[in-house]
Amino acid sequence: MTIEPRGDDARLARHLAHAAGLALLEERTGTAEGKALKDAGDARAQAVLAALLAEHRPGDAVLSEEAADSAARLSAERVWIIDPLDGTREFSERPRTDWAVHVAFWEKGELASGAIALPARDVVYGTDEPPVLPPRPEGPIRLAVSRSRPPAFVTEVAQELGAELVPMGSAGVKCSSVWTGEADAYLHAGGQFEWDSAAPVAVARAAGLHTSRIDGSPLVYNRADPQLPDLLVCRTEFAEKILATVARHIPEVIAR
Ligand SMILES: Nc1ncnc2c1ncn2[C@@H]1O[C@H](COP(=O)(O)O)[C@@H](OP(=O)(O)O)[C@H]1O
Ligand SMILES: [Mg+2]
Repeated sequence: MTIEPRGDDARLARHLAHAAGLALLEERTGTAEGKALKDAGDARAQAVLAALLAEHRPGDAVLSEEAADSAARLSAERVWIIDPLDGTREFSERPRTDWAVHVAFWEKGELASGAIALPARDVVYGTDEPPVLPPRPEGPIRLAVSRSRPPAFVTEVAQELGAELVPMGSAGVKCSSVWTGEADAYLHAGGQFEWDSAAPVAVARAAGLHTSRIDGSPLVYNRADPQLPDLLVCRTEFAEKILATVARHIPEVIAR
C-alpha cells in the first residue's frame, strides 16, 4: 500500500494497524509463553507503530500505552492515540483471537479517524470504510463484557435489563462485536485509559453507533490525565434504556 506522507490519515491508521498486527502474528509463532510473550508483543507492536509514525507523520504527537507520555501532545493539533496490543492477556493464550491493535488519530479536539486490527481474525476495521451494521435478530440485549474481570455493576445492570452477557477479551474486540452484530452493547466501568477506547470509538462512531461515558456525557480524548475509566458503545436504539438503567447504579460505581 502506498501512503502519502500527508493527507489521508484514515488510510494511514489502517496501514499501521495492519502492519503491527502482522508483526504480532509472527511474534506469536515463537516459543515464548505467558509474561514473556505479552512483553514481546507489546514491545514489537510499539516498535512497528513508532517507526511508521516517525516515517510518515514525523511532526505529530503520540500517546501510547507502551511509551513515555509527553506534555507536548497537550498543545499539539495532531495526536495519534495508540494501543499497540489490546487484550494482551488473550494474545498470550494461543489460539485465542480476541486481541487487537488500536490506532486512533485525534485532531483539534476530536477523534478524526482510526482503525483497529484483529490480526488473528485477519480483519482490519477503519473509519475509511466504516462497518455496516447488520440487522439485529430478535431476542434479549447482548452485552459484551470483559472475560477476565467483568465489572460487578455490569452484571447487575444486565440482570435489570434482562440482558445476556457475552464475555470476551480486549476493548477493541468488544466494540467490534457491536458493529459486527455479535453483541448489542459494550459497557465498562472501573478503569481504562484513552488508548483502550480511542480507535474503537472512532470506528464505532463512523458505523453510526452510540458512544459515551456511562453518565451519557461525551468521551473526551487527549486530556492531561489519560484515564478514561468507563464507556458505553451500543446500537442507538438501546442507548436510552441502557443509560437509564446504568444511572441507577452510578453512585455505587463511583463508590467502588
Ligand atoms: N479496571 C481497569 N483498569 C485499567 N485498565 C483496564 C481495566 N479494565 C480493563 N482495562 C484494560 O482494558 C483493556 C480490555 O480489558 P478486558 O479484556 O478485561 O476487557 C485491557 O487493555 P490491555 O490489554 O491493552 O492492557 C485492560 O488492561
Ligand atoms: Mg488496552
